[in-house]
Amino acid sequence: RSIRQQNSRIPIVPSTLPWFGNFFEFRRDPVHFMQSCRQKYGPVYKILLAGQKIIVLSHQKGITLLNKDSARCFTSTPIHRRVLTTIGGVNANQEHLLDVMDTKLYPPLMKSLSPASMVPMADNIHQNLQRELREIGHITKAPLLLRLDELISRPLYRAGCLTLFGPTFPLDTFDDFHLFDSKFSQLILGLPFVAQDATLACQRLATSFAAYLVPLWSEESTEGVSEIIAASIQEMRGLVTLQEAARLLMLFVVGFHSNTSSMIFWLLSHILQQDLSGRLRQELHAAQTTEVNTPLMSSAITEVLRWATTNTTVRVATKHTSIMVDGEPIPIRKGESVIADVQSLHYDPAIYSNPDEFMVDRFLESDSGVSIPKPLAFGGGAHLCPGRHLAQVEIKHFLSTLLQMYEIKAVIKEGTKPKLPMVDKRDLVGTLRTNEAFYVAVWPVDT
Ligand code: HEM
Repeated sequence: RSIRQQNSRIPIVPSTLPWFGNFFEFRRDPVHFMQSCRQKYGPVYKILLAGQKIIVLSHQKGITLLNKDSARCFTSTPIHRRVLTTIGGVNANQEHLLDVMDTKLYPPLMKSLSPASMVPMADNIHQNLQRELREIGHITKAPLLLRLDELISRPLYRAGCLTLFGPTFPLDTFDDFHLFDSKFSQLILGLPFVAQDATLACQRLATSFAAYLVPLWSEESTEGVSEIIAASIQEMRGLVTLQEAARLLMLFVVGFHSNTSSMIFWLLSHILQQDLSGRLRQELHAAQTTEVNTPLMSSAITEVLRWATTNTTVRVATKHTSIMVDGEPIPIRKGESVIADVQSLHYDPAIYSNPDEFMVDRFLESDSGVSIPKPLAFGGGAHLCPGRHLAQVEIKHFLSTLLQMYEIKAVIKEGTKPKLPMVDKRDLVGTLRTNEAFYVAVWPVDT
């Protein structure tokens, strides 16, 4: 039978609206929508989103095969092109820039962000985090009231950028970065009027990043700049203009900071809501180092990677192909898009009991030796996140440094229990987000 006939057997989620299709249900609450579709139609089905039929793949092995793509039948270029335009603000020379990213920047990044290179970097991050976190309260005895996102995002940005880009990096770019970062979903959906302030912030960021690059571009000095960034700049010189390099750098900072800070936000929210800081602090105290002997903290980090990951992997078939799902080839036609629905897997009760709950012990090694599948938070195959080790080092060091320096409690009305901030269900990008302010009281541990 022809691929067209076979392909037509994939169930299509019904919709009453021509062209828009399932767009509004999807946009209202993508997680719930995809979970209920998975229950009704199985691990592979099609949805119609604003004129485009998309295959949703919600099957662990199927997603691994899509990521692996051993026959090279899929591309993420159209998605990256969209990111370059809508988030990076790059409209010209896109094919060349994408080629530079794929062939010159990502492969060395993969190598240089290896677990071995994390040891010196972790030390550096730790010191920079300690300094930045010391700044937040000037260590007064009275508890300081802060929004949790403010407690995390600025110190993390400054410490991370200092570690990677060195002391000449314009740290005062944080506010623009934060604005730009908070409007990702609107930018990626191409809603420029809603996100005009973010577009302007993005332009200012590009100007600041270009100014930072000027001396490095002419090789005046790379002192204090991490090897990874110095090597990336060397790769780009001669291949792209300084302005283009500044835009690519900006996108790299998005990849580097955005998901990591949101993951820390949710991790701390759960810790505060469930009053877990005492247990984690005890473990840290006994271990005396963050790197080893902190299984509870590692389990908590893996659990937040399960709980807060949203779907980011989208591929387009470059030729007719198929993916095996439960022993059956699922035919995919050239030009069709496939979304890897890892989020529904992360919330599948058959894989993770009580999936809505954040269970800090979930990934602790059990006596029975039965291991639970690790979350698929970092993608896989050729596009496996090169920053996955660094992200986990940053999360661990942020949490341990904060807990060692400060007591922290959720600010709540007397007689009530801390509530988890409400997830903004419409936010699609990378990690769950919220619009709710979550206030915390922070004071130094010794007082
Ligand atoms: C918890 C934090 C993070 C999460 C959840 C995350 C998740 C992901 C995922 C799922 C992908 C694959 C997207 C796809 O399949 O198309 C990816 C790609 C990428 N990530 Fe991360 N990431 C994180 C942190 C980082 C950090 C710290 C860096 C930089 C040091 C980074 C840099 C990148 C880059 C450059 C890519 C593109 C790779 C490619 O397309 O070949 N990420 N990330």
